[in-house]
Amino acid sequence: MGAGKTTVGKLLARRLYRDFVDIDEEIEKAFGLPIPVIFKTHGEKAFRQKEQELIKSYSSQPLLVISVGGGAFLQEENRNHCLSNCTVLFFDISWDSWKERIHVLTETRPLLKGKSLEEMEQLFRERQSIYSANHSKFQVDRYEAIEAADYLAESLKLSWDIHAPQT
Ligand SMILES: Nc1ncnc2c1ncn2[C@@H]1O[C@H](COP(=O)(O)OP(=O)(O)O)[C@@H](O)[C@H]1O
Ligand SMILES: O=C(O)C1=C[C@@H](OP(=O)(O)O)[C@@H](O)[C@H](O)C1
Ligand SMILES: [Mg+2]
Repeated sequence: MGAGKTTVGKLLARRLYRDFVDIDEEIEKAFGLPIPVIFKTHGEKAFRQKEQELIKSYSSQPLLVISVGGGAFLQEENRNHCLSNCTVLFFDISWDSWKERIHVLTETRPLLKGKSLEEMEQLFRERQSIYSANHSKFQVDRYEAIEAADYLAESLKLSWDIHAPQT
């Protein structure tokens, strides 16, 4: 949550000439409501159901860059869909860097609302093991968003060249 998936994902898609899909944005469109209101009026369960439905649908479509919310991988089914159909990049951010971003996240991330710093750190740390389900880890701390997109685009292109099927 707040590691930069939406911001960098959008820039990365442009560099790769692909369409970008933000699952949170699609959930908001489906409900016609912003995420904090969805959590409040429909509940997290309804949010997670829609999230799963949309991930299942988009992860099986080729040539997209998709950003999934930070809680999506808590559901095994989402992990499996993404890992078997997509290249999964984990945006790894340190607690120290993440702490600096909290003030821009609390209004729009209902799971942070009303939590103390200690509770946020606990949530941050207990989620780390879930994110080991990935194809590639990207340490975001050192990069501005534009640099991150440049770096990822180059890395992906390079790996495609290396792994390109022989014709
Ligand atoms: N590489 C970066 N360096 C500094 N700030 C960033 C970077 N990437 C994103 N941000 C900022 O961090 C906040 C969360 O970014 P966002 O893309 O919404 O993250 P996510 O989709 O992972 O929750 C936004 O305010 C965004 O402008
Ligand atoms: O981590 C989470 O449980 C969530 C992360 C958010 O997405 P970002 O990771 O894009 O902030 C959004 O899906 C929702 O607020 C729940
Ligand atoms: Mg996002």
